[in-house]
Amino acid sequence: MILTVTLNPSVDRALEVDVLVRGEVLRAADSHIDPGGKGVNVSRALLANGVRSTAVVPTGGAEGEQLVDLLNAEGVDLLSVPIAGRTRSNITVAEPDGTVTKINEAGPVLSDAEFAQVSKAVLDAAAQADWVVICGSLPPGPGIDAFTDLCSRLVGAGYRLAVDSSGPALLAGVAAGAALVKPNREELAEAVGAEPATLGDVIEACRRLRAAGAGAVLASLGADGAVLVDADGVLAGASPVSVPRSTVGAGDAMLAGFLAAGARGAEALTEGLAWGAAAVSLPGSRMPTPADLDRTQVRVTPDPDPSRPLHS
Ligand SMILES: Nc1ncnc2c1ncn2[C@@H]1O[C@H](COP(=O)(O)OP(=O)(O)O)[C@@H](O)[C@H]1O
Ligand SMILES: O=P(O)(O)OC[C@H]1O[C@](O)(COP(=O)(O)O)[C@@H](O)[C@@H]1O
Repeated sequence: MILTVTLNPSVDRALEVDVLVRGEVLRAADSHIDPGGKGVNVSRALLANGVRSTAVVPTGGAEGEQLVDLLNAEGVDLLSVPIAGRTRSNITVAEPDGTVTKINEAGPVLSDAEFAQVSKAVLDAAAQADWVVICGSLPPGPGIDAFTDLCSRLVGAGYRLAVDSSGPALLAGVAAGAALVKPNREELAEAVGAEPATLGDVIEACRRLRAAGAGAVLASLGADGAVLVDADGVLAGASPVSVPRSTVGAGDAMLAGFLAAGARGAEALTEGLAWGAAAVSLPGSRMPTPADLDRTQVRVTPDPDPSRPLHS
């Protein structure tokens, strides 16, 4: 079982428009409502592919009830911790050329007592989990010290921890010794203070995160694919998508595929890239099912050319 933790989940509303024009009344050609938040998406993707998972989510207010209803309707196994605040709604505007504009709310404040309840739910359930996967932004309220403490307790208890977050939360996961971190290109750049221009820059940045404590670094690079740096060495790969529809949740699907396939080596990276590419071809933050996956398009190579420039 893979335990996902989304400290700041959401109800995601995606609107498809021909062109996004500021200051105009736009008519949406299509719209979708999906349960949202990065760990929630990892659980949805795992479920859609027959991998057991439980999602821990703090929920509150009408949107919190809606989120629980949406997740129950999909059949996601939930550990919902009630909070006083209102679960956020995040908006995505998708254009036909694949351009995605997102507006994410800050989310409800999580009090110290509520964060302690979420932490307890995570630590209690972790004993049954192959991985504990903490994903997404931190809500207002718990400081970075509380988050660091949760990561350290999980690692200290011997659980395999994966962290997919940004800024201080990503660095906290690294410093706590997470077995895996999954930054995207921007998160990696922020973590090392340098914008990568080539595959070699990405590999170097991943090595720095490993030196700072992370066991493995899976850097997702949008259309440029992904790089895996772990104790076994370096792998890079990509999977072309002819008609990108929505990149929302692509990183979450990628991480889910990688974990589902054992989180190690070319096979896991191939699976992650296949799930990520499939998510990009689907509307909103819809997660791929086995029928959506095409592993034949994925190319993974060991020791890639470090001078290769990044495009996306
Ligand atoms: N335009 C694209 N074309 C092909 N694959 C993509 C594209 N955008 C994303 N992906 C796939 O989804 C994965 C995650 O995307 P990325 O944007 O890096 O992550 P995040 O969603 O976390 O920001 C990538 O590693 C890649 O496999
Ligand atoms: O916690 P954050 O960083 O605000 O992100 C939350 C958003 O991320 C998502 O999980 C999508 O993730 P990505 O598009 O970054 O892969 C949405 O479902 C959600 O609205």
